[in-house]
Amino acid sequence: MEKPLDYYYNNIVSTMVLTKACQKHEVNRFVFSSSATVYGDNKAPFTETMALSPTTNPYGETKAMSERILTDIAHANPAFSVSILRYFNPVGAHESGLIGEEPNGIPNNLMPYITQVATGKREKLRVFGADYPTVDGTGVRDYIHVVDLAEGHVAALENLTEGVHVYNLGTGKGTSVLELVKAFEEANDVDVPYEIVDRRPGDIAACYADASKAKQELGWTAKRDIIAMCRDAWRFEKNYKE
Ligand SMILES: O=c1ccn([C@@H]2O[C@H](COP(=O)(O)OP(=O)(O)O[C@H]3O[C@H](CO)[C@@H](O)[C@H](O)[C@H]3O)[C@@H](O)[C@H]2O)c(=O)[nH]1
Repeated sequence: MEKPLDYYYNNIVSTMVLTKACQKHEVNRFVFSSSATVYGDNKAPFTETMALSPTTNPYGETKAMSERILTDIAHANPAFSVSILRYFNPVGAHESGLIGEEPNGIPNNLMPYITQVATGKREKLRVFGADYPTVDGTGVRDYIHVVDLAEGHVAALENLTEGVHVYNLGTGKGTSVLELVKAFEEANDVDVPYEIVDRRPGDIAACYADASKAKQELGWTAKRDIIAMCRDAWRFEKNYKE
């Protein structure tokens, strides 16, 4: 479902309010949840040093602006340290099956849509485009287990030194929409019917990380594979419904 523009621009307001509060209370260590979407329509794999292309959606623009605000604050105030974490595509749920995502209304993102098709709540998945220059024509993304992502934050905080640091939090592996559907079916022994429809505006063909900087500087890498992501997403979905 389309969200109004001011929904996204609240991201910038939050960044400004939070950084102001941090400065007032002399909190000088900041970890920022950014997004791979700041890379725009660059060619994957995305590295932290590459120039950012214009973003392809308003959400991405607010993340890019927030990164600039934090960088300026750090330059103006040498005591302020910030770790900017560029998330790739977080999916899955906590292994306990107790913490996961339950989007309001029709899910925008692929994994929650797949889980709802698998339960029968939605009839079939609509695959947005099969004519991209990718392995099977469908969009390729770097899916990362949410628990790996959480561990990346702990590593970033523990290793935070002065200045501005930017890290990709991804696995470095690309998975197409149809590959994810197949992995989900195999991991959980369920069917996920789908149909191919037109491309979704604002989507790019392929987005995956060069994840080497986080490994070198933070000692962090994503450990959980695509099967674990599918299994944990499904466990939460079933628990949540029961
Ligand atoms: O019903 C659906 C939903 C998605 N897709 C495709 O699945 C892929 C992944 O889409 P989605 O799960 O919506 O993620 P992205 O559009 O890649 O965006 C996610 O990943 C970005 C980082 O790369 C974040 O900034 C965003 O917040 C987050 O939603 C894309 O190729 C989509 O075209 C479908 O085919 N059908």
